[in-house]
Amino acid sequence: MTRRCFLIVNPTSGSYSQRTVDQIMAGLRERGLAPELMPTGSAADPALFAARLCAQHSDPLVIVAGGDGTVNGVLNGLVPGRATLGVVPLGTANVLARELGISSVADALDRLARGTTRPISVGEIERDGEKRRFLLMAGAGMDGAVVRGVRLSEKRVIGKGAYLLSALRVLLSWDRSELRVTGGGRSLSCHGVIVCNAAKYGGNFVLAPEADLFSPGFQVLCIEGGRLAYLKLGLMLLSGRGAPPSCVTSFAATELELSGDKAVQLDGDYFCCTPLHIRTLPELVRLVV
Ligand SMILES: Nc1ncnc2c1ncn2[C@@H]1O[C@H](COP(=O)(O)OP(=O)(O)OP(=O)(O)O)[C@@H](O)[C@H]1O
Repeated sequence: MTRRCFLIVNPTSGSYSQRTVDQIMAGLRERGLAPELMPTGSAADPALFAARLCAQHSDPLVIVAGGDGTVNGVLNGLVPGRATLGVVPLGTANVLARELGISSVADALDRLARGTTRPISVGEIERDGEKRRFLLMAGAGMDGAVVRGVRLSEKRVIGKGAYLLSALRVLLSWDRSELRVTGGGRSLSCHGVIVCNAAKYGGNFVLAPEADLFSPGFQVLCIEGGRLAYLKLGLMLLSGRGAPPSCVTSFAATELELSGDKAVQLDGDYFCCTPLHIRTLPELVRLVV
């Protein structure tokens, strides 16, 4: 029997093309699935579509053809325990796909056809009563500021290079303020923090080898110091060498309080500024792996 599924497509994702979407639809059909195409028309649609699917169907298979930002949107619309999530990488960085080891669109389709799933734990931010989930990471400090400063016009033309340009602007107008991170039995002051729910970051770079999508809790990286600290962290990522520099304090936590006034990015999209509260939500939905 063919299984019905829903393909939420972001036409503004980094590697979107109508031809690829046609191939994905055909590939799903060839593999015995019956896809329904749902192109988004705005940044609010991924969450709205996911919520609607959970309300109308029992355990819908919701497939995202897009990047990590669209997956994040869908994740925020899903009703806990009431859907299965799948991903076909069509974004710019595609960190989730890299985390799962998905090597191509065809590989993603084969996995969807196999249908092996595992429950994933996600993070949830709360600020002023507003809640938002994240799947991969929440960053407050330099990376939040860089993501906030990315100009869409630059991203359309140079893709990932837009992050580099934004990073240069952030480095030139450096914010020296600190934030306090409290959780996991610690309380420390630092310039920035990256709360990792997955090991990879910014592409195929391993930032938090102990973080695991499939178990509750985070690996928390607190960055102490100024621009040099981030340079060292960047070099560690680029060189692929595991040990974090001494300016980074790493620990495990399931709940955190962040103070200060720092830009926050969730799964690569700007969300808000600190202060805020973060907690883990164990086994929120099942993910096709
Ligand atoms: N139709 C749309 N118009 C404008 N923005 C959209 C639309 N659909 C989704 N979005 C938003 O676009 C943002 C970026 O999309 P997405 O993550 O898919 O691509 P990307 O940024 O190229 O990839 P990655 O996040 O992997 O680097 C997300 O925040 C998503 O919610």
